[in-house]
Amino acid sequence: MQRKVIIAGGGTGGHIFPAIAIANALKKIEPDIDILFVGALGKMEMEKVPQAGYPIEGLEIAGFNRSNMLKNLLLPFKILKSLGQARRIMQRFQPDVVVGVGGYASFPMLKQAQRKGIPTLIQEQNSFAGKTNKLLGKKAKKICVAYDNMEVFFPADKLIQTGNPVRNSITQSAVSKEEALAHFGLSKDKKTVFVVGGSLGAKSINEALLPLLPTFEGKNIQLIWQTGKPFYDTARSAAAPYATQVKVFDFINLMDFAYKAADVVISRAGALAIAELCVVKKPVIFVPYPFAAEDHQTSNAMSLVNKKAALIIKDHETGTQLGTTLFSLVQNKALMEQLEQNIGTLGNANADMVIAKEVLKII
Ligand SMILES: CC(=O)N[C@H]1[C@@H](OP(=O)(O)OP(=O)(O)OC[C@H]2O[C@@H](n3ccc(=O)[nH]c3=O)[C@H](O)[C@@H]2O)O[C@H](CO)[C@@H](O)[C@@H]1O
Repeated sequence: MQRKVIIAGGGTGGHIFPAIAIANALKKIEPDIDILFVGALGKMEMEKVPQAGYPIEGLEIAGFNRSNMLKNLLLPFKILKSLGQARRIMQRFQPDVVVGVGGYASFPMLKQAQRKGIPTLIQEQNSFAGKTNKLLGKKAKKICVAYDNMEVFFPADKLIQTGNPVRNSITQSAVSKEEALAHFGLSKDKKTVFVVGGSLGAKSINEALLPLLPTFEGKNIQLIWQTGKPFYDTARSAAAPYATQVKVFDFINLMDFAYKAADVVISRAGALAIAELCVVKKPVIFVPYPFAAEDHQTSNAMSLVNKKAALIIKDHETGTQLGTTLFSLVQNKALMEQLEQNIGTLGNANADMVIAKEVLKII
């Protein structure tokens, strides 16, 4: 009989892309499996999931707004409404299992599944679990995690350390460095730096790059610069005089090409960025986003820095330190090799399959 799976969650790439990786792995094991995604209306998953070839339904749900308290007045009503929507989706689709990847839509879907006694599995990407996942974890059948010591947040007997699932396009990329450079219109005779500020872009990194742009040519450096949407126009205008060696994007769809082209990466320290960098084995300078819950990006990054597998710059020091750290790294071949070697020992390219098998086991 055809089995049915709902994958719920999203909000940012760090939840959406692991969800897609799990879906692809489920399809690989069971090609006729029926998978439905459930996301939040207006969020990135409503675009990225259909692009990956899966149907998605959107709930009217939003997160707690820390910067505008007025917006939270409607939150209880939105949660109630989304619980109703989730119930109707469950009735219509009749899933055998519901997988939660975190982010807005996870809560109503998993809550309704647990009320109905349908098995649920949580995939927690971070070293710190948020309130909702902790709550849902009590009734989940399995919780797949990527970091040690997660029994602080979840019942120990439900935990499985699987690592974070990385997309096949990255783990099995067949593109060569030459092809990747050609794709971006870049030279093979320069050092290529790939700057990525998580799925939404990083303001502090973007601002720190502006004064450095005129210096890159003299240092034989070229740049693939992912800015996020809000900074895109500013970056495009600032980079216009250096268009040969600075390529600007609001979002990069072919991440495997960008990783392959790079000699060095400057990145936020989101859990999926880290999982991917360990698989592609690149020297990286992390600039953790300091306002993520419990500052988890700094703990994520420090777990690599402590193993001499990455460098780190604090967000508020980016303006003064990004240039000096980057320029000294690209000139230090021994350090580049050491970082590359050490980060390469931390990669886990088959977490997607391990998680998919756990999903099928609990049906
Ligand atoms: C500000 C914040 O709270 N961020 C959280 C969010 O980050 P965010 O969504 O930025 O997550 P990650 O860095 O973990 O992952 C980004 C994902 O988007 C992809 N990507 C990124 C840029 C791009 O141009 N193209 C592209 O495809 C990456 O390949 C990766 O798969 O979720 C992560 C996983 O729960 C958390 O660890 C982060 O702390």
